[in-house]
Amino acid sequence: MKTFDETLYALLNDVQVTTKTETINVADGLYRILAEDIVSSVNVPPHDNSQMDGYALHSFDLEHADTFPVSQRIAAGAVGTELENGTVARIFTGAPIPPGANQVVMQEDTEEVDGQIRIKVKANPNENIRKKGEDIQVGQTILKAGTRLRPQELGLVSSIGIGAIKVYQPLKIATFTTGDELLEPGEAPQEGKIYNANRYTLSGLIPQLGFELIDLGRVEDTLEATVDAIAKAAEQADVVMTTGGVSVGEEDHIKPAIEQLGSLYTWKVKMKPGKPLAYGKIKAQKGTIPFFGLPGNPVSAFATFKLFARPYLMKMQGASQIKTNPIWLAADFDWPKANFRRDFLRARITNKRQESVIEIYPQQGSGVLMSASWAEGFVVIPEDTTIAKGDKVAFYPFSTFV
Ligand SMILES: Nc1nc2c(c(=O)[nH]1)N[C@H]1C(S)=C(S)[C@@H](COP(=O)(O)OP(=O)(O)OC[C@H]3O[C@@H](n4cnc5c(N)ncnc54)[C@H](O)[C@@H]3O)O[C@H]1N2
Ligand code: MOO
Repeated sequence: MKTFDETLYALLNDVQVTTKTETINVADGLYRILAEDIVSSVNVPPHDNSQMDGYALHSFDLEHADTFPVSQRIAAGAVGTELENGTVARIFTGAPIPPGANQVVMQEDTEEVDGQIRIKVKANPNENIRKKGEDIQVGQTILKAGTRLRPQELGLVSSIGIGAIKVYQPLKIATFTTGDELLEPGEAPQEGKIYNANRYTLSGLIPQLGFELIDLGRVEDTLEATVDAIAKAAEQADVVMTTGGVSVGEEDHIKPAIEQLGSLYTWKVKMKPGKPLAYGKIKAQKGTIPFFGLPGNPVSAFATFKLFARPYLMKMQGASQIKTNPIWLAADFDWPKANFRRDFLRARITNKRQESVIEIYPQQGSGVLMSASWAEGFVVIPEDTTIAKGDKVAFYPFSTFV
């Protein structure tokens, strides 16, 4: 059996990063991966500007007087003129500081006296002034190729005036579910059958990462139909993914089909859930296409997607940041039985007496999908380890796998 780390390492080493790019509007860029560095040709802000609504003046004048006439008015978007000695400029938040002023007094610290402005509370030089280039400077690389664009990155790119960006084309991922026991939701229940859950979990997991889902449903359970369907899927997709049929039973056509179309490796990974995992390469006209065979148990399929397929696909999509960091918190549970497989327990954070602790779902079976729905992440119990209440454990929020 391979360890979790060996398996992930082997998979990530085998990734071929996509080269297909496209240029899109920034507004369409959410969760896409940048295919170019973004370098600024402007300063942000472009000029020293006021942080407050108030009055711009020079601190020198405050040494001689505290009441001044208003010599000009500068709104945001306008440009002032050189400030006359012994006067103030009415100024608004975001408006450029006029030459000759070196501070802004906010209007709450002033009062009007006979048409002039009295400064009640003195500001210091540079106070209430946002400096030119304080955020971004000309020539600065603000984002590197490989960055996944979150809302704040869309704003950041726009803040330097860039309207179109080069990103990687979303990977197309074709999926099947296998198993004669499966009914689709909406169908009448039947003796011996269960409803297909994995198809719908994948229909969320794949688009959630920004990939294009090609849902091929279920394939007739013969070798010919399976070979045919996978071969066709490989021509239209960048990756083919299935769930089920990767353990040792004979009722399965996925393995011989992939072997016929390319090569297949099946691994037993020292982890729970998700021991069996299949990975392979399918020969297509355009080249070889990766294949993932996730285990059929619904929690195992969910976990192996998050823990193996996600980093693989994100790397393939061009993302540079694929590692997730845990939060270390005290366990609010005991885990008295050591397992030689690494456990990924479904868990969530709860607050006890102003301290955050980790609780786990009481049933941790690979078929208990309620555990994944109840949970907010995985807590990782290393191989051959027991946990007592109060021990620090590593918690990986599901949200960090997005
Ligand atoms: N002799 C052995 N048997 C099993 C082993 C083993 O090492 N030796 N490993 C077990 C482990 S661990 C897992 S996980 C499963 C994985 O099995 P498969 O990937 O072959 O999956 P199936 O047998 O097709 O299904 C397992 C289980 O999940 C249900 N299932 C399948 N697809 C779906 C779906 N789309 N939606 C909902 N539920 C699904 C299926 O009915 C089975 O109950 O193998 C163990 N066995
Ligand atoms: O991988 Mo299996 O998930 O241990 O049931």
